[in-house]
Amino acid sequence: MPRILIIEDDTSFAKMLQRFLDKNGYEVLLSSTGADGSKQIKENKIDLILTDLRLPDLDGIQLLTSTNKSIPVIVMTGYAEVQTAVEAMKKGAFDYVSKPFTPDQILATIEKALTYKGQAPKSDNDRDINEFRQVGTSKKDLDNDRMELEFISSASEKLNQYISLVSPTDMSVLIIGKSGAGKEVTAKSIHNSSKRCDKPFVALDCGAIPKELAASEFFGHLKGSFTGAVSDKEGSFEAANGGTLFLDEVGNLSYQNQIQLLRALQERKIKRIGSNKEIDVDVRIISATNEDLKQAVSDGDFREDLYHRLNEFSLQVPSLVDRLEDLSVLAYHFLKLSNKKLGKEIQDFSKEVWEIFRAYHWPGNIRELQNIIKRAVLLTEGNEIMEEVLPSEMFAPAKLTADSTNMTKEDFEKEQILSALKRTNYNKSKAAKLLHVTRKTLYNRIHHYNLDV
Ligand SMILES: Nc1ncnc2c1ncn2[C@@H]1O[C@H](COP(=O)(O)OP(=O)(O)OP(=O)(O)O)[C@@H](O)[C@H]1O
Repeated sequence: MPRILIIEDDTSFAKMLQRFLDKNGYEVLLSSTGADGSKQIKENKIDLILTDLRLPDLDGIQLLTSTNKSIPVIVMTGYAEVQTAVEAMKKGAFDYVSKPFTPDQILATIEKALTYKGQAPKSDNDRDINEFRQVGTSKKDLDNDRMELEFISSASEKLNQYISLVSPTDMSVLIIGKSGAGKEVTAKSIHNSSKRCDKPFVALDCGAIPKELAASEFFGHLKGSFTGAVSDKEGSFEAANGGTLFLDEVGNLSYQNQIQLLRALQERKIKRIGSNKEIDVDVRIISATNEDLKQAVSDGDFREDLYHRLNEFSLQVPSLVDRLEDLSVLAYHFLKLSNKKLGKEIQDFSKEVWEIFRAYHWPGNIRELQNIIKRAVLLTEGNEIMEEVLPSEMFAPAKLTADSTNMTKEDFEKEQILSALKRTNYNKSKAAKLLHVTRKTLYNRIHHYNLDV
């Protein structure tokens, strides 16, 4: 297990970092002064040093010049100290991270530093076991590459808690979330951790079925029961019997189909179209929606009784922008999958790509990330994914151009500058890059608007 020495005089911050790194497979020693840090370096085998730039007795740069050059050093800085951090890198620091940083930023930097030294804590194989651990028991999951990853954001931790809470019950679950955020993956996790996991999981996209065919999709039909019924067909309720039926985009069901569904749920019996025979069905229903179903109920578009039947428990799947700490776990996962699918061996993403990823608003959520990485893998010749292979819309939101809202151009530009600065933890070089302007232009505009940053 690689050993990291954290030299940081803010002890509560250091302890928090220690707990986080400890959870991620590192042994961590703490020092609150440069003198104690130097002593620990002499007395212990240290694989990596993470040091604050400003220490009570000496600064990170002095420490760098006096330590063993084979130990990689990552310097932690305040955003106003970038210049000094660059100096630290010239003196041999491996990299610097500006505070406040996100857990995935520091983890990625540490992993990179250790990889360069050939001491990465996790080989790709270990990753299969740890980060890409599959928790479901269904073999189908493996086939689909839909594995549960080890996420670190509090939003996904909360989601996982809810999943573990509701899975063992037979409650119907309504999953709410934006398109591509992972509603079906969540439904599958619930199924896989439930006592029905050995029985089928059947997904039905209610948004895609024409309303005339919905009843046949739900309940099946007998040959000849309507034009086009050329053979007997089993419906989704029967196919999912004993297991879970996932109704995606449930808000799109017509009023007539809502009544049919409600009846089946109340009676726990169905009849194939054209048949009088009743079939008992034992199905757990998980449904998903990306619209406000409550509003649809108020507007009279969705039956209230069905809404309550489906919503014995509801879960919100966070959008990707609300769980950006998970970005690197997901990105490496999709890199690995895309490499496998496209026969490539791309190792990483460039620093600029990470910056763009972190600043982007991800309207298509995890699905968009997956698609962008697949496309980038296809277009990349070298070892690393560079910003040139990212689609142009990823750069557009930050450009200094007024949009069609009624904001003045000046207001808009000011807003864009502030937002870019916020996204980059007030690092002006990074913000300038994001805005596609030079640092000098950014400084001029900050001065022009008299921004206090
Ligand atoms: N936790 C996750 N781990 C790995 N991949 C994921 C995860 N969540 C989502 N994905 C991937 O992202 C894509 C979108 O996920 P999913 O189909 O579950 O989203 P959705 O919210 O149901 O989308 P839609 O609203 O369009 O039906 C899928 O390819 C899925 O494999």
